[in-house]
Amino acid sequence: MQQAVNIIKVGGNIIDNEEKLASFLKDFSELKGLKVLIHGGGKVATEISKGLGIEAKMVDGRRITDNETLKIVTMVYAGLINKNLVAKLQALSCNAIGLTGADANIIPAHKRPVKEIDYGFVGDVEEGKMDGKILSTLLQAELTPILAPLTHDQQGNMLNTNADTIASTVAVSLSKNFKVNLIYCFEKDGVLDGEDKVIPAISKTYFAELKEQGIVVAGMIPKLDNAFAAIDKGVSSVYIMHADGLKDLINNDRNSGTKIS
Ligand SMILES: Nc1ncnc2c1ncn2[C@@H]1O[C@H](COP(=O)(O)OP(=O)(O)O)[C@@H](O)[C@H]1O
Ligand SMILES: CC(=O)N[C@@H](CCC(=O)OP(=O)(O)O)C(=O)O
Repeated sequence: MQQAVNIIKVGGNIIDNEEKLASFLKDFSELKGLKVLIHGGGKVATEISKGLGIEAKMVDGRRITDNETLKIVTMVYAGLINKNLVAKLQALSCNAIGLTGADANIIPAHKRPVKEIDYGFVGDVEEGKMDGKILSTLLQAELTPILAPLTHDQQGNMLNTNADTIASTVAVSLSKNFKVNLIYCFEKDGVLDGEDKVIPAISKTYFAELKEQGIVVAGMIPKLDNAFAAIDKGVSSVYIMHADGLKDLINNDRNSGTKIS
């Protein structure tokens, strides 16, 4: 039987809230078995940019990343957030190691080509090029990788890369050798319907309807695109749920969020 790995993504609204983050990290640290944490931090980057007099520009959920913004996101994601998560997890006896997608070339990527929009230093992952060997080695050494949403362009530049996409890419690459569960944790109870009720399971057809009706919007669209891509490419299960539901899902197989079907 294949060994299981839980790939958990945590979004910026949890990271930005001290109490919610502490509770999430406690639950994450207590999860048994192999695990990887991918973090976002878009909200923190936006606040810090604002403090420095740079207004964040988002198009289709992606940050336009000019020279100055690249410096900020590199400092915030690879430095401030990643290293604080590592320190907090170490305090909880979880042997965390913090990395970006550029370290050991874990996540091959390229700069997003300029079409109608120039996103600047934004990375798109190279489809099917991530082999997962480095992460497998770290996992076998009983380390817990903590990945920041950054990649590189093979020419000396860091690239800002959507954290949901990184989570899906990591999950797909590890699914060749492990049974992978991918769990997107955020501040809402799951994917919500028109009456703000959690949708327990969502299909591609239902997703298309909700998008058309304007019920699934903004950041939830790329999140669901990434979730369906993971299922299509061999990931065993994908959930989108409140960070508080993580422990119950993994320990008791109880889903309080949305399962991708
Ligand atoms: N139908 C929906 N159900 C739940 N959240 C939704 C829905 N449509 C849009 N959203 C928005 O999507 C956001 C989650 O996507 P994103 O901003 O990428 O979050 P994160 O990266 O923090 O997980 C939620 O904060 C919510 O505002
Ligand atoms: C290119 C791009 O948009 N990158 C994202 C990376 C952070 C992220 O994805 O954070 P959340 O998961 O908290 O949204 C950004 O800078 O906002």
